[in-house]
Amino acid sequence: MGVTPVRPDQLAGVPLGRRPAGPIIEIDRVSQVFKTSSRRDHTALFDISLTVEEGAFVSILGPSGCGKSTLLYIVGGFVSPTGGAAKMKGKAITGPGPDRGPVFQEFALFPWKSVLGNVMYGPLQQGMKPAKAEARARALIAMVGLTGFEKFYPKELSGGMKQRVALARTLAYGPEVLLMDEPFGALDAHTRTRLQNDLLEIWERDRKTVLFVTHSVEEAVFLSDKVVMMSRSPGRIRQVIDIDLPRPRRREELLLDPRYQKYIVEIERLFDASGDNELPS
Ligand SMILES: Nc1ncnc2c1ncn2[C@@H]1O[C@H](COP(=O)(O)OP(=O)(O)OP(=O)(O)O)[C@@H](O)[C@H]1O
Repeated sequence: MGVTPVRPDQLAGVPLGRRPAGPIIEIDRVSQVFKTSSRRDHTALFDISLTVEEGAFVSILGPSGCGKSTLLYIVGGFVSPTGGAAKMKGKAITGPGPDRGPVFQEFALFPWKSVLGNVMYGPLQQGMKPAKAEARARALIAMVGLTGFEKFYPKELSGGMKQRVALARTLAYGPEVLLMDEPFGALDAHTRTRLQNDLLEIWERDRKTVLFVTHSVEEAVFLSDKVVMMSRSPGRIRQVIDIDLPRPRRREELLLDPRYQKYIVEIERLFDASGDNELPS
């Protein structure tokens, strides 16, 4: 993904409110070798280089075990790569930070806190006054469509609602980049479609950079500006595909758009050739 740096003098004429694109995440020749108990060293990622532009929605797609989550964990600062480096705004990533918000299944909601308590947690941790944190949390809860559920506890919510709370909780920290690891993978098809629509609507409002891991070609094409297709054994980038479809995107319109269908067919072909049937090394 090539990025052209923007000089201040090039900004004249850029409409107000639109940020110029520039790299926000740079992954430079990253490799990850895991030591495992049952086998010898396992190369989960090999020589991965990728630049993500600020405000872009980028999906990482690939067969099971190709290292998608590992790559996201490296950008999140939860795993430090055994080779190469990852940078956020030009600075080496050395650990997690509030600038990168994870929406991972592993980071479950606090079961002992209500929806409001879960979403307020981040701002309170960051030292925000309770009244302000509550107002922020309520606004985010409304944004993810859960007004009226503020007092509910996670066990009283459906899977889709929990995902919405998880998204609001992460957004409450005010991250510049959202890291989403198959956030809709466990949901039924209908809920998944609804959440995809909602996520796009939220994203189209404030255009945070999103790195989104998925197994679904259709989901990746529908949401993304770019799809990073990986292959495995070891995990590499096979191809980066620009999704040149107009925004805002409406599913009903896209389903009738031959360009959308063409992206899906082409990427499915790539997927089939990316080693889903190979045994891991
Ligand atoms: N902590 C670890 N120790 C050892 N091996 C690991 C570790 N984490 C991941 N792996 C291995 O690295 C490879 C990539 O794993 P990863 O979870 O990143 O893949 P993935 O593409 O996200 O898979 P999936 O789509 O099934 O979630 C797998 O073979 C996995 O077994």
